[in-house]
Order: sequence, then structure tokens, then C-alpha cells
Amino acid sequence: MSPVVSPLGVPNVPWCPSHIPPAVPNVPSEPIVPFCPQCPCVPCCPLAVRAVPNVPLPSPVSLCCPCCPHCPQCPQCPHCPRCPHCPCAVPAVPSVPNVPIVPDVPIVPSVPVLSLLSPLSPLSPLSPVSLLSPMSPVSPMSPLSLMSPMSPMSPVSPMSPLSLMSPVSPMSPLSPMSPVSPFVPIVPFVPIVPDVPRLAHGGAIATLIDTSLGTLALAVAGRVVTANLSIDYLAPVPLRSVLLLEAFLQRRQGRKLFLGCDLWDAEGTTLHAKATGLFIQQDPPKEAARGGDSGR
Ligand SMILES: CCCCCCCC(=O)SCCNC(=O)CCNC(=O)[C@H](O)C(C)(C)COP(=O)(O)OP(=O)(O)OC[C@H]1O[C@@H](n2cnc3c(N)ncnc32)[C@H](O)[C@@H]1OP(=O)(O)O
Repeated sequence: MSPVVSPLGVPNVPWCPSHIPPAVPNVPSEPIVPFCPQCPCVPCCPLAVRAVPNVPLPSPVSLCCPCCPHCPQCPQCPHCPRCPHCPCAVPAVPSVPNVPIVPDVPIVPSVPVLSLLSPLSPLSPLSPVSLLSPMSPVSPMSPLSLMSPMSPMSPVSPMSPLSLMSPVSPMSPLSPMSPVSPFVPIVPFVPIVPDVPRLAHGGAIATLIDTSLGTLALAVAGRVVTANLSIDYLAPVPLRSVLLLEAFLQRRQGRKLFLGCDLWDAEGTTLHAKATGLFIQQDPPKEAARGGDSGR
């Protein structure tokens, strides 16, 4: 393949095979847009696609960042997910149109069932906490993809400053061209690779623990807020697990309630997490306000 001089007039720069302009007479009259003459990725670079009019477009036509990292047109884009030069390139994830926004609020039982100050056994069939997962099996994306650059199949415009500046913009319904669009990440919880075991999100577990400890603190001291929460995640929690959460009051010091909990599987054989929490009483009863430490 003989080297071809780019339309930029850059001498001695060979075109990559995908970018060699075919020798056809009816080249469109639109101005030739300079693009990286070394980029081998036509679908990566819409400018390249425009400059090579007779190259069949990939199907579906998907535009990414304006160019590859080597392109002087877009020096600020170091993470084009489609560019083969990008270390962040990710496999295509099928996009699902019209997916509703999923708020980043894990679904937890509204009334967690606690086994308070009691030994684990005997386990009541009613006592385990069912850790409902926010991980919808139909959600299109995954935590992995949220940590990754824009999906190659993303409908987000490649020109979006949002998509260029943030790696998380997979399904945003916002106008991608608006520079003032608020950042609204959609939080799906489906593994990008089907074979990956589905594990409960640590934040969902934290919510479960916080809510459970808070319920116990509320039962002890009325209105409380969480001041500190410390969790040791000891074993992964499979999705849709039924769990037993055993919460206990460790000590109380004035408005401060120190609580702890153990999060077991339903059989009480696997300890998934241990946690401690400090809750601050908000509206102490009169005797506590006068006397300070209740000693309970
Ligand atoms: C039924 C469902 C129940 C669900 C319960 C869920 C509860 C929640 O999730 S609430 C939401 C998350 N929490 C919050 O938003 C709390 C935000 N923080 C606050 O409002 C305040 O910082 C608050 C209330 C914790 C403490 O402020 P304040 O009331 O002024 O108390 P303050 O005087 O600063 O501290 C009281 C004592 O707690 C201690 N303390 C406060 N925060 C901490 C902390 N993070 N770590 C250690 N100690 C602390 C203080 O040192 C002080 O100790 P001492 O009396 O010995 O000097």
C-alpha cells in the first residue's frame, strides 16, 4: 500500500488503511476537515468518516469523541472509548432506549426486622432481613460501565462536553449539546459481563445497616441521626439474599448512642459484615437533658 499524503498537506505521513480516500471523481464538495491522518479507526472519528465519503458507515452509525487522542482537533479528549489507542476502550454494551432514570437510592425494607440483643439461634423465619436489591435485571448498564468511559453504544452525542468531561454519561436523557446540562448519572446495577456474580452493592448494605441501627437507636432514644458509621465487609452478599441483621446497643453516653451489628446470612453461618454506629439524640427527653449520661 503506497503512502498517501493527507489533505492537511502533511508530507510523508501515510494514511491508515481505513482512511485512504478512494479515487472517485464525485467527492462531495464539503470542505475537507482535517483529522488525524494516523487514526485507523473510522467509526471513532466522525471527521474521518466525513472525509472518506465512500467508506460505508458502521451500523449503527455511532459517533464518539470528535477524534482520537492523536487528533489535533480534540486534544482534550484522552479517553475516547472507541479509539483503539485508548486504554479505556470498553466492549460495546447494548443500549436500551427510553430507560427511565433510576435514582441512586437503594431499595431497602421500609421496616427492617431486627433481632435485637438476642442470640442468633433459633432463627425465626420471619426475622431475616431480605436485602432487596436495586439491581434490576433489566437495567442496561452496570457499575463497571459507570466506572468506565462512555459506552461505545451510547446515544450521548460525542460532542457533549458532559460526555467528554465525565466518564459517566451512558444513558442521560439530557440534551447532550447543552453545556449547562446538569449531570444526572443513571445508576444501574447489572454486571457488564453476564458471568460475573451479582453481588449486593456496598452502599446498599450500608443503607440497610444504617436504617437498622437507626431504628434501634430510635427505639432507645427517640429521634436520632447518624453521626458515624463504620462497616467491615467480610463476605460478599449475593443479590436477593435473605439476611439476618443482629443489632445491639453497646453503650449510651448522654446524647450519644453507640451501636453495633452483625450481618449474617439467613442460616447464621456466614458473617457478611460487622458495623458500628454512633447516633446522636436530637431531642433528648427532659431527664436526659438534665442529667447527662443515662448510663443505659
Ligand atoms: C427509622 C429509620 C431510622 C433511620 C436513621 C437514619 C439516620 C440517618 O441516616 S440521619 C442522616 C445522616 N446523618 C446526618 O445527616 C447527621 C449530620 N450531622 C449532624 O446533624 C450533626 O453533626 C450531629 C447531630 C451528628 C452532631 O451535631 P450536634 O448535635 O451539634 O452535636 P455535637 O455537640 O457536635 O456532638 C455531640 C457529641 O457527639 C460527638 N460526635 C458528633 N459527631 C461525631 C462523629 N462523627 N464521630 C464521633 N463523635 C461525634 C461529639 O464529639 C459530641 O461528643 P461529646 O458530647 O462527648 O462532646
